[in-house]
Amino acid sequence: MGTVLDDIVAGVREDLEERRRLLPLTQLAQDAAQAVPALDALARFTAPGPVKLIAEVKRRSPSKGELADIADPAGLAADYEAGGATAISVLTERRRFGGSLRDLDAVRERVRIPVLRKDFMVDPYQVTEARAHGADLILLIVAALDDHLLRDLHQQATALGMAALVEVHDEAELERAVALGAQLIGVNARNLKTLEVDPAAFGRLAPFVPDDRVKVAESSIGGPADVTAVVRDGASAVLVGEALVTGGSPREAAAALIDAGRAATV
Ligand SMILES: O=C(O)c1ccccc1NCC(=O)[C@H](O)[C@H](O)COP(=O)(O)O
Repeated sequence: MGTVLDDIVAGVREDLEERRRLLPLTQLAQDAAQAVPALDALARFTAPGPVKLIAEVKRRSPSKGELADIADPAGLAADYEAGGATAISVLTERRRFGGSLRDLDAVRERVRIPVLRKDFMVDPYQVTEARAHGADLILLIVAALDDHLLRDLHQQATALGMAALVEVHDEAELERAVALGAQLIGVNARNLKTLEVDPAAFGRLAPFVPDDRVKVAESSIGGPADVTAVVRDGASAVLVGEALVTGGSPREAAAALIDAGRAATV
């Protein structure tokens, strides 16, 4: 039996083949060439200042089921931006997360900050697709990719002007991300193969992330106290979904997380 990640990737590949049939790569590449130029996401993440927040548009998830009925993803993203987010993460995976490229389009149109296409990227077509839909960043999950594909997708993203958030969960994956030269390294507290959460993962791995890379703590950040903890462990950015979509005001919740990061750095 496959892992949760294997299952998700299998569904992603099926959906991808359908889109590829409808829109061949040659046409998609033209769309990508005509898309709004990518914002320099890396510059925003390396700029001085308090912890950078990547705020996620997340409807549901394999671990938690339904999280939020998000009728207006662009409005949610605008609230995050007003609350001080540095970037918006838009889940585009359909089957398990209820996301879509329509969400990405809507968010891209509305906000002025970088937008991350958050999906399970396993094929160059998806990277071109991300750029065609205005993404400035893509997610590359080391656990889902062999070294060859990881390098190819990373190079492709860079060639298209995008940055890549390279996600790891353990020491071996971190070594691969560092060897790749990834500038944005995300430590996901959630094991995507088992869905178990290890809140100590960031603190354990962060010392092995070179200091010239951006260290991003991902998943299971439930509120300001968790931001304080990861910032003290060296995080310069956090990626947060559930706590923002299930809290009260997304704008205030985003601002509170950033305030906690600010307080933890002084
Ligand atoms: O969220 C899940 O259950 C999940 C399961 C399998 C693969 C990926 C999954 N989530 C993707 C993410 O990385 C999170 O959405 C992101 O880090 C935000 O996490 P959270 O703040 O805990 O919602």
